[in-house]
Amino acid sequence: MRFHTRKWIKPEDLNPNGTLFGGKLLAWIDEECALYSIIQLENSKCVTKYMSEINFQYSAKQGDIVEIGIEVLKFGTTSLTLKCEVRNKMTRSTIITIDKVIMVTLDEAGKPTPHGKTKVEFVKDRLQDKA
Ligand SMILES: CC(=O)SCCNC(=O)CCNC(=O)[C@H](O)C(C)(C)COP(=O)(O)OP(=O)(O)OC[C@H]1O[C@@H](n2cnc3c(N)ncnc32)[C@H](O)[C@@H]1OP(=O)(O)O
Repeated sequence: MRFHTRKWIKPEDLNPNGTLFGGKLLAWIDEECALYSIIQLENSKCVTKYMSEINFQYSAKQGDIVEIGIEVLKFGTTSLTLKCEVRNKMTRSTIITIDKVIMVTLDEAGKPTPHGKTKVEFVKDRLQDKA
């Protein structure tokens, strides 16, 4: 799994219990999965179709640095199946895992459309291929 984005837990991210608000974390994960899919599938219309069981394992507190990791499980025809983990950057404690996130590429009419991708690509390689 590759860990991409880092987040710094600020006062506005906390719940009344003084720890990281779960809804905030889910919003970060959803955005991360969407961005990852848009870049991988080269389609700006990627939506979240499905998220499997969400397991909050550990909390985070103000001042903690967390990082969001994504792994591709499967390239489908119109979908991309991802696995996600968020962990504490310094202690490596797992905060949350989501075993399956299904993202779907849409056409202009908002219908699922084949993305034509079969493997993970890196933007730097695409740019080299074009040069
Ligand atoms: C980033 C964001 O926050 S986006 C905002 C939140 N998301 C949304 O608003 C999406 C709302 N949902 C929709 O618009 C529709 O459900 C759509 C367009 C995404 C999908 O429409 P559907 O008619 O269900 O599509 P369809 O049945 O063709 O499935 C599309 C793909 O998703 C997969 N899929 C659909 N449901 C599931 C599921 N429950 N579990 C696993 N895969 C699924 C299908 O297998 C298919 O993949 P494939 O083409 O790779 O084989």
